[in-house]
Amino acid sequence: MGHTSFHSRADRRRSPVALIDVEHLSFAYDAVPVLDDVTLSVAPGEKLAILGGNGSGKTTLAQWIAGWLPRGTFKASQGSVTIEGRSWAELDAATRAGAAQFVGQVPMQQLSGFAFTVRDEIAFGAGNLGLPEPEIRERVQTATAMCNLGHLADRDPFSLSGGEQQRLSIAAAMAMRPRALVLDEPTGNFDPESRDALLAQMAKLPEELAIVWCDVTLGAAMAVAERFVLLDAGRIAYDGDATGLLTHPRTEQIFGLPAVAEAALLLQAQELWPEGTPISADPLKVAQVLRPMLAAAP
Ligand SMILES: Nc1ncnc2c1ncn2[C@@H]1O[C@H](COP(=O)(O)OP(=O)(O)OP(=O)(O)O)[C@@H](O)[C@H]1O
Repeated sequence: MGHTSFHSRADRRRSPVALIDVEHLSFAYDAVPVLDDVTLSVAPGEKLAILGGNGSGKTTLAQWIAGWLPRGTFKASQGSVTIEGRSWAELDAATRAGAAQFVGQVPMQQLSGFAFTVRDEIAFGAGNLGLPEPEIRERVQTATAMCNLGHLADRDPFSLSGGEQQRLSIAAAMAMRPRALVLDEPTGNFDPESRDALLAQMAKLPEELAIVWCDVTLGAAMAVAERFVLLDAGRIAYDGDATGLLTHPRTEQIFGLPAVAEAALLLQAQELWPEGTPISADPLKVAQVLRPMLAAAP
């Protein structure tokens, strides 16, 4: 799969103080319950994946983590979300922007509409923070390089393809230098080459930046994250390492055995899969899935 891995960082010392704390959060859109008693904390610099099927509540949880919903009209029916112990509602807009940035699935919705070029779009949010010009320029340069947008810097943001706009949204969020970057299916409309390019860039992000990567597929998340949360009908079904995720029965049901087997093979190639651990309780099914995959391997 050609992924870059963060797993080598898994033993990095973590601050005992959480950056973002979600405690017993339950939430409903009108009468439809979406999150059910979710407790989860994100440490500074932690690389966390939130995985689950369509409608499991990933986007909603990601927005709560990034402080989006408390700004709207919706209220939690139970529980709280705090950043360094403070409620999002207590923080002013600039502090919130510096704490966490959310990049959604529809990149065009995130363009400011005020920038004529990609370069200006990346500078827009950072400019709103009132930073000195040289600092803005430096941030724009770094984010542009990181998201491989140099050749598009003079283009009209609205003329970019979907995948390019997604990279632009990520660059604009990074230029805000948040402590947490919350990405909702960031490679959803990427071709494999763009996906691997973004994953390679992700590996170069500052260690202290927390990443929350939400996805409906396993592959990219396996390359980025060191901790995996499985969301199932608004509840946390699993929270732990990659091996535990891939051997969890709901993972196989939600993502399918071929995806689980592929992810396990990836970990095995990195010597991160514990020897003798079966990926599924059903060895016959595993043999059926793995035989053609192994035969196709170079
Ligand atoms: N604004 C809204 N009003 C009413 N219901 C909503 C709203 N947004 C989401 N929902 C519902 O909440 C549930 C969870 O949606 P959410 O977008 O959080 O899931 P998801 O796991 O991100 O899904 P996907 O993988 O399809 O993006 C779904 O049943 C969805 O229909």
